[in-house]
Amino acid sequence: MSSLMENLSKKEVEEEEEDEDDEKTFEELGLDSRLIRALIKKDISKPTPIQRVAIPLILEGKDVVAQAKTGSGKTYAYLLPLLQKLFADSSSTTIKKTAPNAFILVPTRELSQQVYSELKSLLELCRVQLKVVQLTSNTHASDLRATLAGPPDILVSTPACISTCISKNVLPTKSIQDSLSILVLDEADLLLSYGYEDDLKALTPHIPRRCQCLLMSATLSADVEKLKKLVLHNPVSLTLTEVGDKKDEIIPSNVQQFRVRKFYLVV
Ligand SMILES: Nc1ncnc2c1ncn2[C@@H]1O[C@H](COP(=O)(O)OP(=O)(O)OP(=O)(O)O)[C@@H](O)[C@H]1O
Repeated sequence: MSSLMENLSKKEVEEEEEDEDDEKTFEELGLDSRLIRALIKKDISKPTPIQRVAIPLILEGKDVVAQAKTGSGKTYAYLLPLLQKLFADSSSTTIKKTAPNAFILVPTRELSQQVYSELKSLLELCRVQLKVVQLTSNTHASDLRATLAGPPDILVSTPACISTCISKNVLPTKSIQDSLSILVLDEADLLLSYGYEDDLKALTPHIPRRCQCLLMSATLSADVEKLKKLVLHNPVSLTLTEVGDKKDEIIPSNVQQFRVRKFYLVV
């Protein structure tokens, strides 16, 4: 055995270790068995590279910035651990909450609908009752109070709808401070260019310090950096870049790189 190891160069050993990491299953990432069964029903059996890295970090409670191209599976990378945390909270907490525990902020009504449908479908497959509400610019101002009564566990919304709720005191800031435990900014690269900066600034002073913040983006831009500074606390930043991409050349020399199959992961 030792001679075999001696014959392998350090690089080969590292690649073998990395290949083992590539084979990690959802179970090995620490995912709840109800979520794993739900994924199987959706024909999903193996995590994508961004999911392999982001899910354990989010379950650990870290603030995470994840940048990976469109279609790489970023939605499940945050939805699965978010649901797992809320499953645990809903079975352990006895304190009556006064506002949603999680906000998922997205730039468009279409994305809001997609995320909402995905959440409803996962919850149905898991047979867990968490209340999910979607707010869009179509939600009439007079309906906001009724929609948020309860209150829901998860709110999917554009930043504009949240800031309207704050200004109309439908979402009292004290309630946000008491209840909010996870905040997600999805498609973060579009949030500022779609004109939501003031809406986000209306929310950020009320995000409690203990709230875990996750930022998902297809690209890294000056806007994403700005949002990162505005909302996150000392986050872990993950960047998935395909080997051979020109982007490899701009990876700063002071960041650690891990090869994940045909991707570089920069932490
Ligand atoms: N582990 C997986 N195995 C197979 N398919 C997956 C897996 N995770 C997600 N998918 C599917 O891959 C597709 C793209 O995923 P998703 O929409 O999350 O990508 P994304 O990175 O969020 O893209 P965007 O930047 O557009 O938001 C979806 O249809 C999703 O159901």
